[in-house]
Amino acid sequence: MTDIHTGDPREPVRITDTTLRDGSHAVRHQFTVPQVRDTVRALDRAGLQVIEVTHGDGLGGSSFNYGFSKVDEIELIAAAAQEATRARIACLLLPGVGTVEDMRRAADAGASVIRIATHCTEADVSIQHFTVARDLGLETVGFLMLSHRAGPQELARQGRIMVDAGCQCVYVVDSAGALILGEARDRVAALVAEVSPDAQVGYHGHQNLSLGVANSLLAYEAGARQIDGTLCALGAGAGNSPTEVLAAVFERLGVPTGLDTTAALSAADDVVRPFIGVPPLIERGSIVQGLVGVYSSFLKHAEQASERYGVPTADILRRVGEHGYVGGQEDMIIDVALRLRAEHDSAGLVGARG
Ligand SMILES: CC[C@H](O)CC(=O)C(=O)O
Ligand SMILES: [Mn+2]
Repeated sequence: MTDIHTGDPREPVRITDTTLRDGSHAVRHQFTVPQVRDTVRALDRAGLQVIEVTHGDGLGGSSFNYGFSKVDEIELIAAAAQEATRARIACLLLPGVGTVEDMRRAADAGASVIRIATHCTEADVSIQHFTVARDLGLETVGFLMLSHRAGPQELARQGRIMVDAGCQCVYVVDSAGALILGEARDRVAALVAEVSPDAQVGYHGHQNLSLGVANSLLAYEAGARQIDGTLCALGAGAGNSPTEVLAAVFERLGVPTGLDTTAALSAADDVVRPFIGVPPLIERGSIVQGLVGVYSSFLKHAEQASERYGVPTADILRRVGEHGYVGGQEDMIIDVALRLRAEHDSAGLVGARG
């Protein structure tokens, strides 16, 4: 395929679909085996090479803190591996949430790609996991989460730690959907400069400020060769860059993805949309997440706390942003909601007295 403007050949990009992992946040980890089978079949037909299937918070995420899965993720991974004829199954692992033993069980169930995620300044906690993954013969990807919280040079330094440990592609992960155009491009470019040709660079976007696709295109232009999407944007916060839109846009630009856009549209509209009900929305709560840089997966937790303690979701998220909480600190959302409740109550009392 060639550049639509210059006629020059374009380098291919690999789209990884994470509907069945990031999308798990949006359905509160309630995926069923038939939903997984149908989605994998449709993605496989559309030409996706990698399909991620795991609890939203990665292997071992099913818990009181993150939310219990309806079906054990190993069962879902095995079902996905049975359905895929060409696509490979990936799993996410956050060291500390999942263990190397979870990684082994996922590999035994049929996963062949492992994506190891750390906070963007803590790549060193992934070293052991990359070593084991390579020993198991898995393809390896590193996720630098909340990438807006580190500048391009720091991200590049962290990426180098992952690559030296055995990571084959380091992702800029815009967990909060907070990066705006050049901010995404510059982070990818710095990583490419640091890790290429030892490893590839990837980009994982969220739609909180409606920029997931635009940032993904800039990431490609800056050298990213792996890009994430989800069908119908199903994912945390306002959701992810929609896989079907990435397919259409890259097709239009003449960038080879190996995807059949018509089949990707069918996977989204005929398979996933009917079972998800209301898709993730770009609305007050998720926009505030992008604005103040809060982890997208905190949205459902904040909504739950809002309902329970009677304080607005967006207020909770703003306060969480001020505190700079990171993944794993979901319990602090409840703390914030309780404090806001107390502040509202005392303001009400003062008002009544005054
Ligand atoms: C909790 C893991 C997280 O959802 C990983 C991810 O997709 C992100 O940080 O955006
Ligand atoms: Mn995500």
